[in-house]
Amino acid sequence: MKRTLILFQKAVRAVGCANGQGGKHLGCESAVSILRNSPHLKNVKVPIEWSAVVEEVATGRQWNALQGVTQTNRRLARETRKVIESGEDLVVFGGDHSCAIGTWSGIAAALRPRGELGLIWVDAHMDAHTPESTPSGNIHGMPVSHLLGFGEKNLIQIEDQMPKIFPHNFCMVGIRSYEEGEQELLEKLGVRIFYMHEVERRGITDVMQEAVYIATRNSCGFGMSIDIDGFDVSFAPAVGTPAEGGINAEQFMKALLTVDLSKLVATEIVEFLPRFDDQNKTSERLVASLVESIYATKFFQQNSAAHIKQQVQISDKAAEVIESRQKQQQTV
Ligand SMILES: NC(=[NH2+])NCCC[C@H](N)C(=O)O
Repeated sequence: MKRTLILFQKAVRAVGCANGQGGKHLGCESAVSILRNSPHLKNVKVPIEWSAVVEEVATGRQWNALQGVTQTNRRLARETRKVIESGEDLVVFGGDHSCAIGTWSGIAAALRPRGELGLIWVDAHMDAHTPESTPSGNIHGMPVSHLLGFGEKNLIQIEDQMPKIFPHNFCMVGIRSYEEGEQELLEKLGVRIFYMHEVERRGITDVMQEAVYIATRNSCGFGMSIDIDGFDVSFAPAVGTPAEGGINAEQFMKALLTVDLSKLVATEIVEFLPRFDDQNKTSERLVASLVESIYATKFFQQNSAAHIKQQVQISDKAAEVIESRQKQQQTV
């Protein structure tokens, strides 16, 4: 009972980004308002406090979206930076995946004085095209390259001039749909990619444990950018670019129970396209379950660690008493 009460004391800050111009289909821009009113999200066992919603600046589609995407991401970065600088837990709800540029630029800038940022990218796609290699011109297929420092100048210099992510702190999980140009860039940089066939072979638990190791071994904190199309379409039908044979979402959430989330600074959940959801609201429910399982796990781990510490302190005191008694006996 006590434990559950403690779980409820801590809130996660939510920042929304109502963007959709970077996507293949319009519609992700309405995810934030759906989620803000979602009974499923309201019912999660970890309190969520919305701190800001960034509205998108729309200047056109495909490459014409660039100016708007840049402004939207600048605004978003300011918001995510503030939350991380105040030391709070952050969840960002997109939007199409181009919002990752703003989310992680703000977070990387906030952490910079303490160290590097690690990132686990859960997705069906690599999203690592540059303006030169993109087949579609859709900016949601380009955030990774920009976070690594390659691409459009204005998109790689948000908040500061540094690359936001270094390849040694970065890995991708669930990948099964990509084009040559992006794969070439990532492989040249030595990014660890857990393709879907590796997830199937080893199991998601094993893979997530290695992923967290990569994202934490040289960083002061890590994040997860979760594109819900990384999961199998049976768990997330409401996406604009589905790819068959994805991660089992239930197994993913179970896997989280076995990894150390103490260095998790933020989670981003993107590409939810509400008008494609089914009658059961399967995708909306998934978003809520993800937030709940990630932060219930993190807070539970934190509380257990604090509890163990307390017990150790108590037994330290007990040890002192024993020691002083022994001394008394020696002097007698
Ligand atoms: N965030 C996403 N859903 N990205 C899908 C990208 C699909 C394709 N690789 C493209 O660049 O157009």
